[in-house]
Amino acid sequence: MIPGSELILNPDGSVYHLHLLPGQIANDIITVGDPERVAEISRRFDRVELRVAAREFVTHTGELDGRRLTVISTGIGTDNVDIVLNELDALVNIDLERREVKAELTVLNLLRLGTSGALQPDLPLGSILLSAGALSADGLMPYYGVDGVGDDFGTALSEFVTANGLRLPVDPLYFSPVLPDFLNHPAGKQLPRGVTLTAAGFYAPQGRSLRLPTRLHPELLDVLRRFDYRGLRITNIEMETAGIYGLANALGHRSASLSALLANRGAGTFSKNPAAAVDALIDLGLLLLTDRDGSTDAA
Ligand SMILES: O=P(O)(O)O[C@H]1O[C@H](CO)[C@@H](O)[C@H]1O
Ligand SMILES: O=c1cc[nH]c(=O)[nH]1
Repeated sequence: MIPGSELILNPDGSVYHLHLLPGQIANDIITVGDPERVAEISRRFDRVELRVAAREFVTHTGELDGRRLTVISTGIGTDNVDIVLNELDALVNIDLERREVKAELTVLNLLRLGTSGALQPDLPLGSILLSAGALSADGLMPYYGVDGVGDDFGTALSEFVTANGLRLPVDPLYFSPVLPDFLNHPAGKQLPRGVTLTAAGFYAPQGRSLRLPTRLHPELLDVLRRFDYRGLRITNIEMETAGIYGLANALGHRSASLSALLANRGAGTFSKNPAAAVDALIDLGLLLLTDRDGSTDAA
């Protein structure tokens, strides 16, 4: 039995932070950072059956083209992802009344639709990228005592950075997701793929400096840009994907992260029309989730 201090329920029986009850989420779940993006997505649903808002966690559940979907905001950062993934999992895989893990576990399909900064100059502003893997520079996953999948990538990166006379601020863990089947849709297969670096913050942790200097070496982003391990490059930086991939893997869920690239860190540019880029990202995400007949089996 999971004690009351670990599995915390509100007086109405809902999970502590998300304020959701079992049955209120679909098995296909879109996660976004920005709470306002939730309504931007659900207004495209044919109907919305549930709207719940608690802190940065806004959840809408509804239906599009006969498919039940949930969209939920994580807010910014993997500290919030920790809460969202654990409480979503509890909603389907823990009997909240008996406080026991269910004998039969449910696998969720998690699709992050986020924004990100490109590291590679050949990735145009406004384009969309699928994270084939995520490098954690944020600090969440070491608390879980689960290994990164394909840690070779992290080791090879550390060696490359050291060979270039620099150090990484944290030991990188690498997570490669089990992708939901709907990524086999032709629109998913043709997406550029790369490794996403998940940072602990937006400014210094991503090498940005306004009034305060960053302690990331000025050449580090360039070294990361040049790293290539078995054809995989580090393509972009954001703040949630490694937490989602790491926890989804550990909990047995499937996950994919799509990013609209709003900044180009090499060129020092930012999208002139971020709203259009996010719109295109939402269009693609909803196509993948609903046009399952367009998917094929070959991964
Ligand atoms: O667009 P979202 O999903 O919020 O994602 C990105 O944008 C935020 C920073 O502006 C971070 O959360 C980052 O990961
Ligand atoms: O550069 C960027 C752009 C969006 N989100 C980030 O975290 N970084």
